[in-house]
Amino acid sequence: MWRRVASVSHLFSHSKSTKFNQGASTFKIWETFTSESEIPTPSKGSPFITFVLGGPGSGKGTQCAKIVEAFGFTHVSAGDLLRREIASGSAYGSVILSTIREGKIVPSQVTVELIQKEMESNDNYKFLIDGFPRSEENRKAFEQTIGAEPDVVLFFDCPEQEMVKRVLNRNQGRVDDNIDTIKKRLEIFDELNWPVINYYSQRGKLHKINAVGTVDEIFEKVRPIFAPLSTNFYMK
Ligand SMILES: Nc1ncnc2c1ncn2[C@@H]1O[C@H](COP(=O)(O)OP(=O)(O)O)[C@@H](O)[C@H]1O
Ligand SMILES: Nc1ccn([C@@H]2O[C@H](COP(=O)(O)OP(=O)(O)O)[C@@H](O)[C@H]2O)c(=O)n1
Ligand SMILES: [Mg+2]
Repeated sequence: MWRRVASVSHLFSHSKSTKFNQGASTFKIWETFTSESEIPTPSKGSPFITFVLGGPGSGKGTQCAKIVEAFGFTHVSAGDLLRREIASGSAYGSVILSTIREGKIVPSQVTVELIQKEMESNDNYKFLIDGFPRSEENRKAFEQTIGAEPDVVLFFDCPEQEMVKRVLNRNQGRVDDNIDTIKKRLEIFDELNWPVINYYSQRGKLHKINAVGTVDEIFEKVRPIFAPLSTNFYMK
């Protein structure tokens, strides 16, 4: 059985629910979402959370490494946490492994608990949560358990053909980097991730980035999103 996780809302002294409600009033229609979202002013004492979305192979992990280097975020990759859980021989390991092999989504309680532990054990307050939320269920579980909303949501938009090519060339020995699993992952992405993307678009938090080009070209589209952080006293 998956066990319930305790709330860590005490960690986050400034609840973001008020801001979230205000955000809903700045509704934007689906077709118009772009990179127009404004970065919120960070306040001392609350974490600055960025969700990083995109299909398999869209370049999330690669761009996260660049953001870490340039802006001092802590990179929390949901997939890496799940793979670490498998490697640790945890009781959930075999279930996580078969879920990943089938390209399906691991129950949210498990993933959120791993993310929560990682955030709690880190002194930094700027987090990139990579590969999460992958479904509305993931999103709601984070909101309820962590009691926080993302400040920024990045979405790396990449054609399927390019994603498949990149994943098949990734060469990291992953059990899900094969054509059969990729097809399933792309189907699941289409079915479950779009509602999440739409949700954040409507709240004016989504930054959609064309993920075709060189790594550096794409990072030059990402950089301006975080540039205001460099000039903010608390984020240094
Ligand atoms: N802009 C890019 N152009 C070509 N290959 C890329 C680019 N960005 C990342 N890659 C490569 O594609 C593969 C998938 O990238 P990765 O960052 O792991 O994506 P994701 O985390 O979204 O699955 C990796 O082998 C990576 O080196
Ligand atoms: N929020 C998440 C993230 C990953 N996963 C699982 O972990 C796999 C690998 O995720 P990942 O983020 O490392 O994959 P990439 O998009 O980086 O290729 C996914 O296909 C899911 O099976 C999940 O269940 N829930
Ligand atoms: Mg990745």
